Amino acid sequence: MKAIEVTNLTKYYRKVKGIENINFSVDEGEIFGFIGPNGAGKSTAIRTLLNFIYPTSGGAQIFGKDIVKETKEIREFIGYLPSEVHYYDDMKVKDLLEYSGKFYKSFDKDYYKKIAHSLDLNIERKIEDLSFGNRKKVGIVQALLHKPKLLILDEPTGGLDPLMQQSFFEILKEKQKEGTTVFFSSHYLGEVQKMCDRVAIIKDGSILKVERIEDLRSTQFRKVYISLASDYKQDLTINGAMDVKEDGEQMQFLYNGEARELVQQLASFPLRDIRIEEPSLEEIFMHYYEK
Ligand SMILES: Nc1ncnc2c1ncn2[C@@H]1O[C@H](COP(=O)(O)OP(=O)(O)OP(=O)(O)O)[C@@H](O)[C@H]1O
Repeated sequence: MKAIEVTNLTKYYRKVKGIENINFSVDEGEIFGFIGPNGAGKSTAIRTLLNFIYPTSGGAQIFGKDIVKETKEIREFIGYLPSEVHYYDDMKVKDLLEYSGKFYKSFDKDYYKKIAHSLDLNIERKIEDLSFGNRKKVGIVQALLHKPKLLILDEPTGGLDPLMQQSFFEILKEKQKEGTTVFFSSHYLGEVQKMCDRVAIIKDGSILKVERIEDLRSTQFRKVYISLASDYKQDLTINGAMDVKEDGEQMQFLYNGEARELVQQLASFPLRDIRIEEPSLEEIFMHYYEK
């Protein structure tokens, strides 16, 4: 059974498109990234999965259960971290977390204290005295305290300093070892690259691609830098070159195709220097976004 199975999921806010006909599935136990620029539809997809808003058409199942009809059952085994967390400021962290925990059968006080401790969160403090980053940590503990088998995280690391991000990622990896499935949205490519097994790239409400992180890195994309002899004044066109940038005698581009063909084309130009690198994921993604 899939942890998440999304079929032709569509959400319009009256006439405004949120997401349209999106399809993907997440395997049990995987860490799945959902990446796209602002306004791409990430939060819309997540809020639909959680049944905070209704699909306009299409649907989805979470561990075989329908997101609209069986939302109560689904809530028991999902942990959710919203992109922004709001709390009653007057409460102590401890009281808030214990109150939230009571809604779940599997709540265990020692367990939530352990997570809070690993994130260096003082549960005796009042929420109003916490920094943004510490409030985020409260949200993280809240999402984890009932040992959910699926974690849905909407831009989870915003506001966390790099060390905290590190401990947060360690917790996620630990959870994955225990069999938890993690679905998280982000527009930070670095963290997706570090954490995820697979990633769906979303833009303008549609999924552009679902790929294994490894495969994304090993696509035939190459980043090519060349410098030409200074007396070379003709225009230079290379078949298969994308995102071409020229600066005097220097030129750089992304190349997607056969290495042999690239070398054959380049052989006819007066090259002074050449460097071929693997592009960063960022560059590969930018290419998808620009399409
Ligand atoms: N409540 C709403 N009413 C009307 N339009 C909305 C609403 N929520 C989102 N939208 C629109 O739906 C589209 C997708 O937005 P969404 O918030 O899902 O994107 P996102 O990828 O989560 O972006 P971000 O990274 O900025 O949170 C955008 O065009 C947005 O303006």
